[in-house]
Amino acid sequence: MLRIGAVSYLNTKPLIYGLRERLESNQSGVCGQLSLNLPSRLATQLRVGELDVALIPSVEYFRGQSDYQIVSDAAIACRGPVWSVRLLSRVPVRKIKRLALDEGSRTSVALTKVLLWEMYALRPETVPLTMEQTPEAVDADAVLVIGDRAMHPEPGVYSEIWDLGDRWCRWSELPFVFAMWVARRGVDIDRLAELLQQSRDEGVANLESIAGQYAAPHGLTNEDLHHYFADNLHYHLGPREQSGLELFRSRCSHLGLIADETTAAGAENE
Ligand SMILES: C=C(O[C@@H]1C=C(C(=O)O)C=C[C@H]1O)C(=O)O
Repeated sequence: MLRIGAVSYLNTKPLIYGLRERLESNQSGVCGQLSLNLPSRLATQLRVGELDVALIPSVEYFRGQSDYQIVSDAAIACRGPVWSVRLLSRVPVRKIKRLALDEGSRTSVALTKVLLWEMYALRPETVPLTMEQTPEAVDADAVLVIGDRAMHPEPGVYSEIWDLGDRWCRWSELPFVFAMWVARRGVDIDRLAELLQQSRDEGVANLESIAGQYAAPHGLTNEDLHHYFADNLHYHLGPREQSGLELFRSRCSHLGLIADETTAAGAENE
């Protein structure tokens, strides 16, 4: 029985379309159990062996690469504005001194550090934004927030709001890859790859019905959620996404974000 973990946010619904049923019915010869969690927690669970396969933040793949294998070309990426990964700043971005970082994130934490360094040579002091805190409640000049809670920032509070997908794509002229399906080495991924690809392909073919199912409970219109799935997010790890991933790796490595920050459970609030 494979233990498989996926991101609990809306962005992942098209990737796991019908996946739980397929795993439980054992139709494809892959027997597994699907659980949902925050990206940072999935990274820790995969690292410590509580999961065999997980949709983990791309920076965590860099950190654990010798123990990991990419399972599928299904991924969470963007080729422009992503909507759900934002830097909310109370001051002009170049003046940020204290930055709060969403504890659900690992990749967007690294992406924020990379962009602030590359664009303004900034290395602000960092503090965590816990899942219980609102971005407005935290004592910081700016807040990185990801996932469903990043979609509707409080109006009138911030002087600058960056969509980090958009900023990366404009800066690099390449797509950005947030998360990938990764397995621990030694896990048999042959038939799993096919299953994940099939779930993604069917999810992408049914975006309207997925949007219809999840929009209202998240305070979104069907149109907005469909737009998010269809236009903001990109679910294929193609050659341009691979190039974006390699550039991100090299910029992270340059800042010491790969070797120095191993994925011990305590790194969650890095
Ligand atoms: C686009 C997103 O991508 C995500 C961001 C991640 C991160 O910052 O570590 C990891 C997985 C994805 O859920 C999002 O959360 O909104």
